[in-house]
Amino acid sequence: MTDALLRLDRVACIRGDRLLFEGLSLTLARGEALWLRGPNGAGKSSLIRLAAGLLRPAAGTVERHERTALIDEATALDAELPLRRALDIWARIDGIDGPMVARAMEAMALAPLAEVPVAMLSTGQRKRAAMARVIASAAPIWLLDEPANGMDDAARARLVAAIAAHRANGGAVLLASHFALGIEGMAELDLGALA
Ligand SMILES: Nc1ncnc2c1ncn2[C@@H]1O[C@H](COP(=O)(O)OP(=O)(O)OP(=O)(O)O)[C@@H](O)[C@H]1O
Repeated sequence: MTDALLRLDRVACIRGDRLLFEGLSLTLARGEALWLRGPNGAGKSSLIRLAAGLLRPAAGTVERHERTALIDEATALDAELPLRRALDIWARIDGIDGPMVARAMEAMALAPLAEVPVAMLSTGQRKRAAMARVIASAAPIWLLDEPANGMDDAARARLVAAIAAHRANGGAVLLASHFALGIEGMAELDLGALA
């Protein structure tokens, strides 16, 4: 019996014809967070995509024991729709009720932007919206690729609080970031050191 939500075992990743890393193993259990760090091109985004099942490992295995929610450079919200409706659509797809969406919007201070079309949101507001979608999804495994990019200090603080609450509820977080973000009790994996 294992409480691992996500497990990568001796994974290798090749992009184009370049081997980014090999023999990489990691486990994320309930309540845990792992910070993926490393220079540009080290493979942080690639590892997040492997964990999400969007990339296939060249060797090794990836096991997900729960649902995942992903934030990456694409917002994945319908640009034409007002923010609240765009989030509601994803909530329906995820089988989530309306109050969860309202709470997620509250967590990222998005209520005043509910009627603004996604396309008109600023960079930081769009990141907050993407984060609200992750929160509303109620997925136990959060895969966050540079979630704080473009966020101001207040939004970053909300992001950090959301991650803490998620972990306290038994969720796990895999975070690719150039910054530590001040998250307590987070393990680190330096992909630059594997190159
Ligand atoms: N679709 C692709 N096809 C081929 N090579 C790719 C592809 N996507 C990324 N790469 C290459 O894989 C390597 C790792 O990219 P990745 O985006 O995972 O790095 P990263 O650590 O997230 O970088 P950054 O800090 O710049 O976000 C880079 O050399 C990149 O050019």
